[in-house]
Amino acid sequence: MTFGARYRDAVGSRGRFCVGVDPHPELLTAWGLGVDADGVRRFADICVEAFAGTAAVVKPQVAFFEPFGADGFAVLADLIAACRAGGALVLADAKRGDIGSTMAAYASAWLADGSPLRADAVTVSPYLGFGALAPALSAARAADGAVFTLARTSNPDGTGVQTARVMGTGVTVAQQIVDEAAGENADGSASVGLVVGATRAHGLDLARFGGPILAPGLGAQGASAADLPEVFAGADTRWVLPASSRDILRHGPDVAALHAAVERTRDEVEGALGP
Ligand SMILES: O=c1ccn([C@@H]2O[C@H](COP(=O)(O)O)[C@@H](O)[C@H]2O)c(=O)[nH]1
Repeated sequence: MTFGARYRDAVGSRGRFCVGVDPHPELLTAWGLGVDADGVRRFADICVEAFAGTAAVVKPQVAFFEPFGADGFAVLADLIAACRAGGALVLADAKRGDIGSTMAAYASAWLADGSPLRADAVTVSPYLGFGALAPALSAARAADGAVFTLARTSNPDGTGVQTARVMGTGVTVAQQIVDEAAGENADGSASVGLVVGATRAHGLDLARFGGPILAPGLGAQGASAADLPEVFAGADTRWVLPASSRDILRHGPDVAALHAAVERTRDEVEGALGP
């Protein structure tokens, strides 16, 4: 089953929403946990209980596991496996980007069967050139997984580089990424996704893009479900996947409250985006 088919099944049964697992030190403390590997493990276990059976997509932010070294990666590996076993798709937010030969190694870490960190998809950065992502794209297709490439990020700092015009073409850097990603999805696999923030008008033409569009920025970064129809006007909203981390996680450590926060936000998103 292609990633596109698996994605459509997941959002068809669970709704369009991606919950982030971002064990910020402040959240660990607020949940009464230590800012250490044991604290992160307990945090991850609570998230698995609350999200694995509910959310279509769970997105662990790898950066918050890395400070704990091998122990942090062991927690991340267990979290990924448990969420996948619970029926959620796991998008590892690792934002990897390098020359092609190194991208192949990143892809095998996050997408190859047998890897301890095997997820369904991984975020990548195209700023060493979209072509440098080719080995990761091939690996994603082979694994029925996906890479989600940054295009127009949710933070204001990205605007300068992402809206710069590509020499000799007149299109923006972000639009060129969208167009190259759309070309990769012409086979119908939807194995290339985009990251387009929900926080502002992005100025992109997404009409021909046939793959998932991760839209971070709900809640803590100021976007709301009500903003989505305008921000994603012109896109096929069946592919839009709004995401939130801190605004959900602030309801922890109570599992029922976390679970309810996901359901509430998912219902708001579904109501706003329509069928
Ligand atoms: O453009 C982007 C790409 C990725 N992110 C990541 O999503 C979450 C957002 O967390 P919130 O707590 O909901 O703000 C975080 O892991 C970011 O690294 C993004 O925000 N914007």
